[in-house]
This record gives sequence, C-alpha cells and structure tokens, in this order.
Amino acid sequence: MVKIERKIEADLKPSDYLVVDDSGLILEISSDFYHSFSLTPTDLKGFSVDAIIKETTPRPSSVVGRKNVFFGVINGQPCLIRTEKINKHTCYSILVKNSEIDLYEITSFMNSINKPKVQKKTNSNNRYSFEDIVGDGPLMMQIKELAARIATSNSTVLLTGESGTGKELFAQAIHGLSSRKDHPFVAVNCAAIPEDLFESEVFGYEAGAFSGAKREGKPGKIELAQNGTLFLDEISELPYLAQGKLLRVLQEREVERLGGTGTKTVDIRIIAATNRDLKSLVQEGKFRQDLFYRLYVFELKIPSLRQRKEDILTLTEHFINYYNNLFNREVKYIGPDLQEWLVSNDWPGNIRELRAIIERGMNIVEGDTLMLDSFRFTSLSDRAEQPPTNATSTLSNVKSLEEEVKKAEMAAIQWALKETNGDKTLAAQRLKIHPASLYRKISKYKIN
Ligand SMILES: Nc1ncnc2c1ncn2[C@@H]1O[C@H](COP(=O)(O)OP(=O)(O)OP(=O)(O)O)[C@@H](O)[C@H]1O
Repeated sequence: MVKIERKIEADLKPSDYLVVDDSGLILEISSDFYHSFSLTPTDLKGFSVDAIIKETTPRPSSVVGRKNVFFGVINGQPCLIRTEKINKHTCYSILVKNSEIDLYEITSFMNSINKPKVQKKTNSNNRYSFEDIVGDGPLMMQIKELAARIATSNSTVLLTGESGTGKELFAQAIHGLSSRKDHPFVAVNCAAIPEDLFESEVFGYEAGAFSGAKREGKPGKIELAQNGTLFLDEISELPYLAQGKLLRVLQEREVERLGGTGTKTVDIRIIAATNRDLKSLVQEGKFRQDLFYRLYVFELKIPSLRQRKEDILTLTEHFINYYNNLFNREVKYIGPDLQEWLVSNDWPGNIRELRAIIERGMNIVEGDTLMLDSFRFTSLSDRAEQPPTNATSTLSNVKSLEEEVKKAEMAAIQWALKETNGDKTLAAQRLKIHPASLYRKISKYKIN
C-alpha cells in the first residue's frame, strides 16, 4: 500500500489528460494522452468521455474544486484516474497506468480509499471483492494478482483447488473487477441440483415443456446471467447430457430452453470451479473432453491452507474479529498453545474448516484470549468423531435392512449438519462422502 501511495506522489504532474464539458463531451486532449493509449485524434474529438474511459470502480460525483480518484480502463489499459471539476468543465488526468503498477495493487488501493462505499456495495450485492480474500503470504499474493489480471478479460476461467479453499470467493471477486460487475453474478452448484431438474433450472423451459411446468415458462440460470457471469460450481457433477448443452452455449453463445423451438443469444462469462481432477474424469469418460478444453482456457489453482501456512494466523484473526462482532465478544489474543495447534494442523477442509473451528471456540470463549482450552467442550484432536448411534435401533425391533440403513443414514446426516451449523460441504467431508451424494440424500430423505 505504501508503495502505491509513493508512486502517486511521484506522478502528481500528469501529462496525460482530457477535459470534458458539463454534458461529458470531450473538449480537449493532451498529445501525451493520444500517445499513451495508442489513439489517433479522430478517435476522440466530440465523443462522450464514457466511450473512452470505462470505469471499474464507481466514479465519484465531482464537486467544484475537489479532486477525486477512480479506477478505469482506457483502450484496454487499466489506470488510476483523477477528476477535478473546474467551473463547468471536468479534467480527467491519468495518475498511474497499468504498465507502471500492477492491477491488484491499484484495486486494493482504490478499495482502501473508497472503503465505506466499497463495503456498502459488497454488502448490498452480498459479493466478495479481492479485499475480502484474506491472506498476504507470497503464494496468495501471486494468485490474487493473477486473478485480478484475468478479471478484466472476458475469458472462461477454471478455478481448481480443494474444497473450502475459497474458489467461490475468487469467482465473485473476478466478477466484481470485470466490466460485467454491474450485471448479475449467478451461481449454480452443479452438485446440488437433482439431475432430472438440472436442464430446466439451468437452460430454462418454455410453456408446457413438462407436466408441472409454469404456464408462462421460466428462464434458466444462463439467461438470468445475461451480460454478467455464470459461476458453475462443482462442474464435475454436471450431468453428461447437460455437458453437451453447455458446450453449445459456450461455442455458439446461444441457449435453447427445454421444449423450445428457437434459440436465444446470450452474452455471459463462465467461471467454473472444481475440487476434482477433471483431466482424470475425461480419461474415465465421465466428463466430455471437448467441454473440458472449452473450460480450460485459464486455470487458476487455489492453494490449500496447508500449502500456505503463513496465512493461518492472519485468517484466524480475521475470523476472530468477525465473530467478535457477531457474538459480541472481545477476544484480542490467540493463546500460544492454540497458535501452535492451528499452524501444525493439516486442515483437510481448508478455510471452511478453520472458520468453523474458530466459530466454535468463539461461542464458548471467556475473556480476551482464545486458547486451546476454549475448545474443551469440543473435540479438536479427534476429527473423526462418530455420529451418535441410533438408540432406538435394537435388534428386537429391526424392521428391514433397507429401513435400518435409511434410519442410520438420516441420523448421521442430521448429526453432521448439526455439527457443521448446516454447512453441507463441511458435513459431506465429515461423513466422508461427496457433496453431490449428500445433496441427493438430503433431498431423498427430505431433511431440512
Ligand atoms: N481467503 C479467504 N479469506 C476469507 N475467507 C475465506 C477465504 N477463503 C475462503 N474463505 C471462507 O471459507 C469458506 C469456503 O469458501 P468457498 O465456498 O469460496 O470455498 P470453495 O473452494 O468454493 O469450496 P467448495 O469447493 O467446497 O465449493 C467461506 O465461508 C469463505 O467465506
């Protein structure tokens, strides 16, 4: 952060500028501006400033005499831009260009100076930005920078990494930094939608497509993501038939509703995520190779928590602060024994697991220090806690094996959901089954 502030100080005498009138039409442009952005004079004269500068952080409303800063893209080049209102005219001067500073730093800087605004926006959309992705170890900084760079392109992104590493967070942050940020971010968990409903949910359906269909038909998630981003989580669980249909959407940029006769053009960016090895699934014939290559344009590998142990205590502090606010606690310190345990643990459930453990401790902690002892009522060391046995199942009242298996499965699922505060991915990890299988069982047994 210090680095960027110094950089701006050094660049406070911009030679790249343009001046617009009160309706936003360009009046004057410096010759350096043309040169810097590889534009010719005929490109700009009389144009609206919005045709030249695409803003990616909200442009502040200028007050006479006041200087404001925002982040925008000019002819494909991200830059930090200052606006100053002089009488009825506004001067846009370029403070820093992408070639001079990296995109992630610019965005972090903008987010930090626009904190209240960005925070409000994040909350109102319930979306995460790169600022919310905690972790400043070298590995994480490298991934965040890479992600910020590809955010501005329109390419398909495949996020890979173990469960709970933050893939969805990255998907949201990439969307939030892209030119599609003011359009929808639609997330689809391919494991959570039952196979027979998948096509109607994702591709939509026309009136009377099947019995029980809405009379007026229904747009699918793809149409709902128009001009925005479609996030396909757990893409490995996409039913095989739907894989073919999705491929068509990616190739032709068209979607056909179930029971429909025509197609609709769609403009969406796809971000897919998986915690499985898609290449092996292709080899096993479970995932279409052609679709795999369409998705594999840009792979972003999100590291596991054990690969970036340097972030564990920062993340712990972050979650402690979060639960301090939520539970009205005043924890300020992490006991040395707990620190040691946190750092030496392997975290198979990654950040989702760390968060759940801190939440448990914060529920019962007393005083200002979270210690290993704060977890005395929960079993930290014994990760393979077993669900309670079904006490009503005694040999004398066994009905049928099928019935007993069902009861045992229901009890185990209810137990795991309770233990993980309803977090289905974590519950699936506890039960050592795939999340898709857990979702199917929850729906089969109608568990709330
Ligand atoms: N770097 C991070 N900073 C703060 N919170 C994080 C970070 N990474 C993950 N989390 C939190 O951890 C949880 C899991 O994150 P997320 O759902 O994005 O993981 P995922 O990789 O998509 O998991 P899955 O593969 O199971 O869908 C969420 O509560 C998220 O807010």
